[in-house]
Amino acid sequence: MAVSATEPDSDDDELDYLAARLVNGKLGGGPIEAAVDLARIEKAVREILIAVGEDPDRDGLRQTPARVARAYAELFAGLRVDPAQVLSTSFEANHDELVLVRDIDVISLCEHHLLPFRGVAHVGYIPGESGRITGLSKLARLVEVYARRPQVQERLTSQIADLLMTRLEPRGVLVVLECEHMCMAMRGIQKSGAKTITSAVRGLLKQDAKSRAEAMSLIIHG
Ligand SMILES: Nc1nc2c(ncn2[C@@H]2O[C@H](COP(=O)(O)OP(=O)(O)OP(=O)(O)O)[C@@H](O)[C@H]2O)c(=O)[nH]1
Ligand SMILES: [Zn+2]
Repeated sequence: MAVSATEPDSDDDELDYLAARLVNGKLGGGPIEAAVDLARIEKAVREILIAVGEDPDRDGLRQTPARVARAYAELFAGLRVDPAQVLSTSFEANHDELVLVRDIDVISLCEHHLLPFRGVAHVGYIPGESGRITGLSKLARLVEVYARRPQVQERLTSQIADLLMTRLEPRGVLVVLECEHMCMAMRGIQKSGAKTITSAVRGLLKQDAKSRAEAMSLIIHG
């Protein structure tokens, strides 16, 4: 199955379209890591509804298994995308100081409960010797591809940092995520408002405390 960005006219086309849109609006080609079996999700959701004591055939629920299947396909569309594709374009700019995109909206699903965690990502890097940079939107797209997978916040944070290191070969990378986890708010301990902060620091920004402190202060104070 090829990733295509033409308008969808079947479920399969729609999934490919979503995957392509994650990378960029006009991409074609690229590896698919996992296909989504909509019928199987539908069956499972129907079973869940029965298991919790609901009637899956009542009016309001009849379409729910199919809706949930489509929603999951969208929420996990990142599994169908090779994140490296996001960084396939880069350009020369002879800029050798920090580039930081702050407050990138991030919503993912925790892999333990499949409940959302939501917050912001701050992604910064210091370009490498070649001075190559990438488009600012690509940093947000990278967050999006990794977020649309079953995740833990720590892995989401380090995956973004590691891919930037390998693809852009920058001097250093700093990724900070601040998120609230619905599995801590809606159930279990039921503490809403608690924020989890994770960071992944690589290269110069890890070795040099002064550079790291400068980047952190830009994240904290703007
Ligand atoms: N480190 C980390 N933990 C997470 C993340 N998302 C959810 N969790 C935690 O995963 C843990 C799973 O713990 P378990 O004891 O296996 O599951 P549980 O009985 O549902 O846990 P409680 O939430 O404490 O009721 C919980 O402590 C969650 O808060 C995440 O992104 N990172
Ligand atoms: Zn959870």
